[in-house]
This record gives sequence, C-alpha cells and structure tokens, in this order.
Amino acid sequence: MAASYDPSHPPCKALSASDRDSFGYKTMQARLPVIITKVINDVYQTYHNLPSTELDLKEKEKEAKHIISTISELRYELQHDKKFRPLRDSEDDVEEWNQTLADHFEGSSWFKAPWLFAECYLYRRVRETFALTQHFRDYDPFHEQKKTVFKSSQKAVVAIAVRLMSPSEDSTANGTEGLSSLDILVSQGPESVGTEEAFFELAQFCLWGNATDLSLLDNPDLAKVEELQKRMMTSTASSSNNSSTTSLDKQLEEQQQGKGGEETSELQKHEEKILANDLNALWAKVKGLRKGRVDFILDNAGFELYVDLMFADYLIRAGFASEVVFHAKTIPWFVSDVMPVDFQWTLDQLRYASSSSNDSAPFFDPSDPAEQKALRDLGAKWQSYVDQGVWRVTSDDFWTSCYAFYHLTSLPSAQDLFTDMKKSDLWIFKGDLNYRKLVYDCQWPTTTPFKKAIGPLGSREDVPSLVTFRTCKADVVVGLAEGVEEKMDKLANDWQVSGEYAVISFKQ
Ligand SMILES: O=P(O)(O)OC[C@H]1O[C@](O)(CO)[C@@H](O)[C@@H]1O
Repeated sequence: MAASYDPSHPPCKALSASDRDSFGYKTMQARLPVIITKVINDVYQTYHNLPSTELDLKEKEKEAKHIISTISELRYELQHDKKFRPLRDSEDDVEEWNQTLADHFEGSSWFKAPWLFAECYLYRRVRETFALTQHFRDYDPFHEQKKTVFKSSQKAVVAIAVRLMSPSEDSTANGTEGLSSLDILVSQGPESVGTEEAFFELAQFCLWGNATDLSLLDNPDLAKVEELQKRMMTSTASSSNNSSTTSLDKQLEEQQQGKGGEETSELQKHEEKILANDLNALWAKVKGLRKGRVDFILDNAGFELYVDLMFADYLIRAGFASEVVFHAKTIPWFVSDVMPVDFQWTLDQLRYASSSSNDSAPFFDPSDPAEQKALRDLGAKWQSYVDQGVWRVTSDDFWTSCYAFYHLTSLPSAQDLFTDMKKSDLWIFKGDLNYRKLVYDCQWPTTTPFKKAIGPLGSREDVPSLVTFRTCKADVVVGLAEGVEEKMDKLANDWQVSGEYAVISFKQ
C-alpha cells in the first residue's frame, strides 16, 4: 500500500467549512452546489443534442443518464454533510486517495474536514463519475463554460496581441521594420529600460488575468469579465515595492472623505491593490537569468492562460529563458483549470483566427485583417515554441491530489516531478488554489513571512526561487506588513475573497 501523508494537520488550525463565518463554509454551502448543478445541466445538454445518427446512441444516452443521477447523489452527499467514501474508479491516483481517506478522514465529512481536502475530494469525485464510463471517459463537463468566457474575452485578447505583437508603427522610420513592439522593447538588451518596462507590464497582466476565473464567478457575468479586462488593458506599468501601506492610507482617507479617488490613475489603483508586492525582487532575479528554465504551475484556461503565455513568450524573446515548462492538470479541476488539451486548443484558436473549418465557425473572428494577422502570428509563434520543445506542457497527478505543496519535496509519488522541477531556475505559481496549497490553507496570522508559511519550499536549499501571482479569493493570506489587515478590514469587508486584491510573493 502507498505511504500516506497527513493532509489533515497543517502547521496552524486548518481552514474548514465548520466555521460558518468562513469563505470555506460559503463555498461548500452555496457555491459548490451551483457548480455541480452546472455539470448536470451540461451533461443533459450534451445528451439531448446527440444526433439520431450518432454511433452507440442508446449506450451513450444510458451513460449520460447514469452520470446525471450519480452527480445528483454527490450533490446530496455534500448538502447533507455525509461521510466521505472511498473512490471507486481505477485511475492511477486512486490508491493514494483511498489510503489517505482511510488513514486520516475515517468518519469525516464535507463540513468537518479541512476545506482544502473537502474541495479537492469533490472535484476528484466528479472525475470518478466520468472515469467509470466508456463513452464519457475523456469528457470535460466544464469545457463549454471555459469556451464561453474565453470567447467573451476577444476584445482584450485582440488588443493585447495587436499592441505587443503587430509590427510597430514607427518601425520603418527607426530601421526595425517588421519587428513587433515587444521585440523592439526587448531588443535593447536584458537590462534595458524597454525590457524592464515590458516585464512589469506583462507580470501585472499575468497577475490580474487570475481575477477572471470561473469558479469564483459561479454565475459568470460576461460584462463583468469584460470590464475587468478593460481595466487591465489600461494598466501599463512600473511597480514600486511596498507601496501598499501608503496607498492604503490614501484609499482609506478618500473613502472617509467620501472622495472617489479621482486623482489616482488606473495603473496606480491596480498597484494599490497588490497588498504584498515582491515584483521588484522578482525582476532582480529574472534580469540575472540567461537562457534559463522557468516553470509555470498553471491555473485557469482562457484569458488567464493567454496572458500567462504572453509573459512566457516575453521571457523567451528577452533571452531570460530558453525553456518554459507548463504544469497543467490531468483532470477537469476547479472548473476552469488548464489541462494539456486546453493548452493546445487555445493555440489552435489563435492560429486559425477568422478561418472556418468544415464543421465550425471561427472562434475568434475580428473583422480587421491586421487584428486577424496579429492573432494568427501569435498562434503560429507559440505553436513553433511547442514544436521545437522550447515550451513543454506536462501534467502530474500531484497537482490534483489533496496535498499541500509542502509535500512536493517528500511525497513518494511526487518525487519524479520534484526531481525534474529542481532543474528549473524559477517556479511561477498562478492563482488562488495554488496559493492555498503553498501555504497549507490554514489560519496563519497575515503578517507571517511568506518564506515561513511555505514550509520546506521556503527552507530547503534544493528548491529554486519561486513566486506566486495570486488574486485573493480565499481566507488565507500571509506576508502582509503590520497594520495592513486592520486597514483593509475598514476599507472592504470582503477584501480577502473578492478577487479585487492581490499578492505577489517571492522566495529567493
Ligand atoms: O482559479 P483560482 O484562482 O485557483 O481560484 C479558485 C477558487 O476556488 C476556491 O478555491 C474556492 O472554490 C477559491 O479559493 C477560489 O475562488
């Protein structure tokens, strides 16, 4: 039997849905039932739309009905706080899950267990349902939602592609004909102002791309997604370390005086919302790299993946990295997380922008030929990185296990992954769930140093530099300066979970 690590005892008291004031409780009680109901609706739609000519139609309908009833039972178990049961499929990770359940969660249930465990177990149970079928084994019940929200991001996707990737307007005048704005910026060398400016801008895109994920927007309001992206687009950037305390005072003062903060630019407003900001320290690390390896531990598909790829492309063009490894999820996870298939699908939608295949209309279809070209060029460039092995997409069951990242360095089943990741120069963790797993999702005081909160990843010599880009969507947050929590409590009572605020925390 596999050795079992204990995910039920983090270094401080675990966050749990047993606390009715927590976001964990709200998630288990209100948000997850909605997410599960959408899975049921999705399967229902799929089977109702099966053409009568479909092969094995009867079998497929039977399986779809079975999935719907099994997922409905899962929702019942959750809503009635039933005890966890062992998994019943035969996926590679099933033995480890069941051993952990037996050793540490005997008699435990959805609202009593640590929130992190319960939530991961839920998505793994959804996977079980599909894994036990013949015709829906590879079915992603979140694919349609991922597509809808990405499609609504077209304006921002096009705007970023055109601004950074189209030939620069004054390129003929200054002898850089045909080069994109980004290429011109980075061509001045790794330590140049242009390269630095591009770094701060793309890093902030990469951060705020995490604000538009589907599991938080359990009722995605597409207008809200567009508005968020519009705000991002107006943010061009340089960043200053530890500006958050002063700017918070200003925000608080303005709120108390009933002012709207009209003198603050869109960029400053964004920066003020980064409550712990190690971007300068990250820049110091990145600018010292030459043809290094950078690993992205990805979060959401769609717009967030798109801006992650922009940042990864920048690292290659500027010469900081010659290899980027993307860690995706092996199974549908937390609604919108990237799987390898989503990665390739994203590249394809860019490569084939505005061209229809036999069976479908183009996904992105801007009317302006220059915009179409910008998307296609980008898609072709990114595909060439994949084909040449400059970009590598991989996935490992560790990322969809119930374990905190503390266990990456010691869990037997994660050792191949850890051995490979040690070859990297920098790990970039995207998003809220990865953050929760980094700090073990427990009740750390907010002033706990990030390096301490990440346990072995902060203390072991063989762990490379790492950074987390996270918009705050759960109760835990660390690395804040003294007084920030108190100021934030006065400014916005949902600041820890609204996705409006963020942290960029770096470990050398
Ligand atoms: O996509 P992200 O940024 O990891 O967010 C995941 C979301 O799911 C949660 O883990 C709870 O469902 C929140 O922490 C967060 O809202």
